[in-house]
Amino acid sequence: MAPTLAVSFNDSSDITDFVLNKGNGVKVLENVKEATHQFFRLPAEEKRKYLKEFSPSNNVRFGTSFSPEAEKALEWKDYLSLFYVSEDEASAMWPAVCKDQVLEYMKRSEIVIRKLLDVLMKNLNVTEIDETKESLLMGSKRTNLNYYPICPNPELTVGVGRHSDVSTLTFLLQDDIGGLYVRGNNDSWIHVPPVSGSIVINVGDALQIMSNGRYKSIEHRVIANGNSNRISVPIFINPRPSDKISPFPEVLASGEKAVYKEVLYSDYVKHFFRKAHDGKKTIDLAKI
Ligand SMILES: O=C(O)CCC(=O)C(=O)O
Ligand SMILES: [Fe+2]
Repeated sequence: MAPTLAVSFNDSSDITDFVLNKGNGVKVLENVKEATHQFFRLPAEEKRKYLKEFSPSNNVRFGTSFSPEAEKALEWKDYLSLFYVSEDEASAMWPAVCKDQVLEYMKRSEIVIRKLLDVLMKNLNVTEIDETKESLLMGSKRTNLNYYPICPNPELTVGVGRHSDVSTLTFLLQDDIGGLYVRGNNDSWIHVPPVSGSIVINVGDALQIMSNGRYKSIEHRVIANGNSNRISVPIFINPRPSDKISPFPEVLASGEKAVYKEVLYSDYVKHFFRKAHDGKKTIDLAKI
């Protein structure tokens, strides 16, 4: 499948509400971008409270780069990662400067994600998203606030190295700086230009596995920038950590051979974080 997918919606009112400000959608995007700046503007000692060794919750993590222990060179990025457990947990544990804005942004994204997954599943002969499928497709969510500071030597490093996300889908908001690239044909990289009021949706590895490779996760990267700070706010829509993921029976019903075996999702994620970013190699873990 091509990196971009054209889908038509029968009833797209929820989408246009989000995208076209009818339901105040653009404001929600602006608010979460501003909240991201607010968080990264906090004094260093405030942000440090959320470092792995100090954070009051496993679900709130401030850090630098991707997998520092595994990397030869660090990526030029700081992040705050927020794993969603419940509204109450988020209210108690997430930093006050951004929790309301992130919760509202997540709530709005859900409408779009559900519609999109409905269409994507129908195309795989999955006619109903029951409770089990709902868990597999969107049972857990993680929102990252990414901050890419100005880099004095952008040619010597990267913002984020080339990788695909381990999600089902990633709902990604970027600011107006630019620098995100997706993999095109013949080893080319295609710039994803910032479009005000819009979001980018990426297919992740979990969906590639569950669709038996009919939907392919998109390899992407972010370059470092010598002139401007940049922010982005991805929501990773994931299976639950305890879910076992494998190609859906509906996809294999007509005799198609499974390309991927069953993997425990938390094992898959651990495998991803054990190594530095390196293209789409993570998915080899699930290959038969
Ligand atoms: O900053 C971006 O546009 C993309 C970030 C990204 O790929 C990620 O956080 O996985
Ligand atoms: Fe990514």
